[in-house]
Amino acid sequence: MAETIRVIIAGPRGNMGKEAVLLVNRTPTLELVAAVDSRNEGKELREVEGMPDESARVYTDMERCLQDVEADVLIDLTNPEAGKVHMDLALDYNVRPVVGTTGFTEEDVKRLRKKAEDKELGAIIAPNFAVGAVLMMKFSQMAAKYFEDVEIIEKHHDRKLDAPSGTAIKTAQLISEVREEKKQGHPDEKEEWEGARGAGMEGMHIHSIRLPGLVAHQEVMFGSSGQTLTIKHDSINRESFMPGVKLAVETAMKLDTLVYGLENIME
Ligand SMILES: NC(=O)C1=CN([C@@H]2O[C@H](COP(=O)(O)OP(=O)(O)OC[C@H]3O[C@@H](n4cnc5c(N)ncnc54)[C@H](O)[C@@H]3O)[C@@H](O)[C@H]2O)C=CC1
Ligand SMILES: O=C(O)C1=N[C@H](C(=O)O)C[C@H](O)C1
Repeated sequence: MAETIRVIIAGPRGNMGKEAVLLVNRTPTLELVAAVDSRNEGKELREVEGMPDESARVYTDMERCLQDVEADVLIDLTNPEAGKVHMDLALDYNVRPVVGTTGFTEEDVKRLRKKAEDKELGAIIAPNFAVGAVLMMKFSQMAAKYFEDVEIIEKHHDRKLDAPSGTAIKTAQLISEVREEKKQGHPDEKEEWEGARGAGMEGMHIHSIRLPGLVAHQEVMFGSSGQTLTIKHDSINRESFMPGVKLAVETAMKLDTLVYGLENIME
């Protein structure tokens, strides 16, 4: 039988954290040893409203949690500020971080990869854990070899803090690996209203839509003479991310470096 992986979850009451708690709760090879929340210090998780029957203790201070608890993996699903601090602390305490929290810059990833490698610890930052979203990004990278004009349209619920989404940034990064920089649109194009053409990366455009009712959706739209190609993915609930979270937790145990993007660990 596979050995049990001891897990801490940061952000257990959030949209994603709640699903991650349920994932660990129903997976016999994973054990929840603590949760780090912005409140509920000292409670057992099961005493917190909406949480399943888990006796893991809740901490409001990540460092104290890491000092008190023997853990293998930290799953972080909080916000960019907290996520960065938590990831650093996890590596300090030899706990492997699996981070779904978005808002990490390329510099953050570089610095944290060096730290993980110095400590010979596995670490994963995955802007999107949904297998379909990873395929959408990979298919977009394939299409970008043949279409140099591309617009990325990402749509999320209106509680989202960061824009563009981590997925949109990762998509643009993957496309930029195969696409020459190109200014798109008319050479004399002018934004009459600031922001009308979205954010930019190497001439690509990224548009961020925020509306109640949405979960997480992205379209990558390519165009060339006489044709367009749209590659689209929709997450209609947060359960869609959980197989990817499980894969990342299991894989982090076997790595000794930081991997950025689930596509790098999917077979
Ligand atoms: N990689 C992926 O597949 C996905 C990533 N995300 C990302 O995950 C993050 C969380 O998303 P949601 O669950 O929708 O957000 P949310 O706002 O529903 O949940 C965040 C939770 O973190 C908690 N929190 C904030 N600061 C904290 C701290 N210092 N210590 C402990 N807990 C803290 C909040 O109390 C809240 O319960 C975001 O960065 C989002 O972009 C979201 C969905 C999928
Ligand atoms: O905040 C969200 O909800 C999501 N965030 C991630 C992102 O920024 O790409 C992943 C997914 O799109 C949901």
